[in-house]
Amino acid sequence: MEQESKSLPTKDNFSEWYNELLMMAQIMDVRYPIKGVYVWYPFGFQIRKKVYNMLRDLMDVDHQETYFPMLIPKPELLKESEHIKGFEDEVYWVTHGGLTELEIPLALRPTSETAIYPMFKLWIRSHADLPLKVYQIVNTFRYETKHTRPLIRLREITSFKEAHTAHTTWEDAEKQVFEAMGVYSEFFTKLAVPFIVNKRPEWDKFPGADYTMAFDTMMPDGKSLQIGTVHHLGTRFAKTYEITYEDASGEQKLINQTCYGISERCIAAVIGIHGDNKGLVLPPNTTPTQIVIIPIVFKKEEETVKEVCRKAGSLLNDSGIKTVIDDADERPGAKYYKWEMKGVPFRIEIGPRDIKNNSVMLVRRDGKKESISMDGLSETVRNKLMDYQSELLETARVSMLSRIKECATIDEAKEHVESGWVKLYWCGEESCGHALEDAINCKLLGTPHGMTGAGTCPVCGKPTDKIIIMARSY
Ligand SMILES: Nc1ncnc2c1ncn2[C@@H]1O[C@H](COS(=O)(=O)NC(=O)[C@@H](N)CS)[C@@H](O)[C@H]1O
Ligand SMILES: [Zn+2]
Repeated sequence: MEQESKSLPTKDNFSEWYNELLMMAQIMDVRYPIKGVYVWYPFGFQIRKKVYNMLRDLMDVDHQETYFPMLIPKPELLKESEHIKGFEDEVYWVTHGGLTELEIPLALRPTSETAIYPMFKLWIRSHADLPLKVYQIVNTFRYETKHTRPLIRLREITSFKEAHTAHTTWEDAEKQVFEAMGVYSEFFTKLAVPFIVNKRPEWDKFPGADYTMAFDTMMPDGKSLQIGTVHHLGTRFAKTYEITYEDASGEQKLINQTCYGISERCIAAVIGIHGDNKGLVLPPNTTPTQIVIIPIVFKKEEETVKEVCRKAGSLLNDSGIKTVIDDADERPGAKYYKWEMKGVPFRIEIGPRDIKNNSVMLVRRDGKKESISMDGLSETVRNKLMDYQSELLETARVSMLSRIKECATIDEAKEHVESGWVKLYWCGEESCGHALEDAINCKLLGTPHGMTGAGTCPVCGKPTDKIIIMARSY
């Protein structure tokens, strides 16, 4: 798949840079003829596979993977009034089977509560069946009316990991909420993506939930991206779908539930946060190619150099370091450009001088260059990869935190929200919350988990310990 050789815009024009990079690095092809629906290039799909294998490994510790139908009968979807209020203008409908009009229109799942919970009713009988923890990684459909964007806001969400759990008590479900937050923290840390967990305000929680904990990260343009959410559903869906279990004393009790979701936005975060003006910068955990070996050949010693490159390549691959050798008949500079665009963490240059010194030249994606010995090559390279992985996370975390500013007045907040996140105090009154959103023209992301302070609400002046984060958001 040849790309016309366009040049990548600089990253300070984030939106242009992001869109162009997805095409030039062959992540997602945006030319599919339906708005908000995109095609994974094979290279992008390899990254998705690495990322979602990490997510599966984390979920498989104590969840069972499963699969529920994409089609949901209209009466089931409409059952939960709160839930449907949140989704009715986003649902795609199937109305025909061939030429036959369907008696009951079928929804394409926007998320799967209304497909799964009628089955939970059949599966759950007694407390011995609880806790039940299932998840699926599927496509879901939402007729998004806001600006669609590949990996960020799709109408077909191609990589929707949704977990759904059932518990005996509200407290047990709350314990699951915190466990899910732990799994998400571990996952985003493996992606070198920093985040703040914000408890969403009442008016912005998941439709039908008791409360929503959201994982927000900061994109380079200062906007927040919600990269994951954990919802405590209480007994609302259990009441609607009459899902009860027989407790130890033989009484019928409503189950308590949670659900939590992650989509391909996690990949948008990796690309957006770490990329630079040369292209992708992929953390070692997320890339199909961790090392590319480039032979520096001069006519007379071509064979020797290629032999040493092959040896180094198999050494690294045998020790689990994903390595390719680029021995195409092309000048090294063109190769550097190509692999930097693909975000490969390190390249190894091997030429006659390196062979004489029994060393190789290790060049990190950010340009850091050092000659390392061939002896113990795998060990050295593995450590360099791990150092790089943690440096990428640390740099991104420091950058994000440095752009969150505590503001004392609305004017100060209005000024700062153009380039970062605003930290303010809030009395907790919905009217004050909306007044702040209107005055600063951004979203109230919520109260950061575990953070309190002492201040006054800028709208009503009431003293409060409730801190909030506000930001322009995707
Ligand atoms: N249109 C979209 N495109 C890409 N990702 C999306 C889109 N809509 C939501 N997401 C992502 O999917 C996550 C889960 O979606 S959600 O509505 O918050 N929660 C649920 O659907 C619950 N059933 C948990 S699985 C969100 O946190 C967000 O990161
Ligand atoms: Zn107030």
